[in-house]
Amino acid sequence: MALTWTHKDRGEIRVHENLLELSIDLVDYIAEISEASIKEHGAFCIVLSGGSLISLMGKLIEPPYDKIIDWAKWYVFWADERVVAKSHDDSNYKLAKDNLLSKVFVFPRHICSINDTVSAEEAAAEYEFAIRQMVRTRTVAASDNSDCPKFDLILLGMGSDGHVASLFPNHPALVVKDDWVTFLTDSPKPPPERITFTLPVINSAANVVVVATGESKANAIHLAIDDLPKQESSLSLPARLVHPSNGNLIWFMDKPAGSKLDKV
Ligand SMILES: O=C1O[C@H](COP(=O)(O)O)[C@@H](O)[C@H](O)[C@H]1O
Repeated sequence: MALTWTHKDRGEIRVHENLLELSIDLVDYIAEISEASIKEHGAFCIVLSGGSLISLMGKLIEPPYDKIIDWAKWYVFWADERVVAKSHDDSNYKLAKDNLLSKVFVFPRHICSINDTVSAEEAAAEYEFAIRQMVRTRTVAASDNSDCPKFDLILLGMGSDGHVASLFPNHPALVVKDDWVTFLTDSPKPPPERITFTLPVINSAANVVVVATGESKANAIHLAIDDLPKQESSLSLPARLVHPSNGNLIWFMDKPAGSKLDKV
């Protein structure tokens, strides 16, 4: 059974025995927020990331989730995307399409992916414009306390350097406040060209989940969650800056990723 507790300001922490337990808990949680959001405003606006997260969501295409989820009400976005062709193996869109979206009944017009034929700068601007239109038409809710969209659920992975979305340690993208989507041409992790949601958008969501697995993430998890006696600049650890202002934050991890947490 998962070891679960709530930290006074870092949200709820769930340390799972193994990957199977984690993936079942994660898809249960997604199904729960999907149902609640559809009941509340008729749609579920979910934001995906790339990386290991997608395989941990694999149970969504299996019974009972494939049948109980109201896929037609899903609107799908990405917290970050690599600026490569949609058919490229580095594409976060391709990863989700091949392993999840092509296997369930999400309307193609509800899948909000980037334009892969333009520069990173243009792709970021177009992506933000598309989201602004969806906020204007109220498909995506607006935040009550910021000039940002309020997504129902943002799912983030975390790198061993503590990056979330494509917000990397000490990168200028971390301090962008006025844009919803920004771009990078110098990502420390390949490929170099990416677009990413900015922190104000992530922190305006109704629910944010960070998923981390494996021992290589243990140090970053410790620095992102535990109370540290003497803190370095938090810009060196993007995951520590995830702090929804009016929403819930949950950390899903396996035992190796949670192994350096004070409580564990
Ligand atoms: O490059 C990226 O990495 C992160 C973390 O990936 P993981 O494989 O270590 O889980 C991912 O969340 C992000 O979307 C992706 O573009």
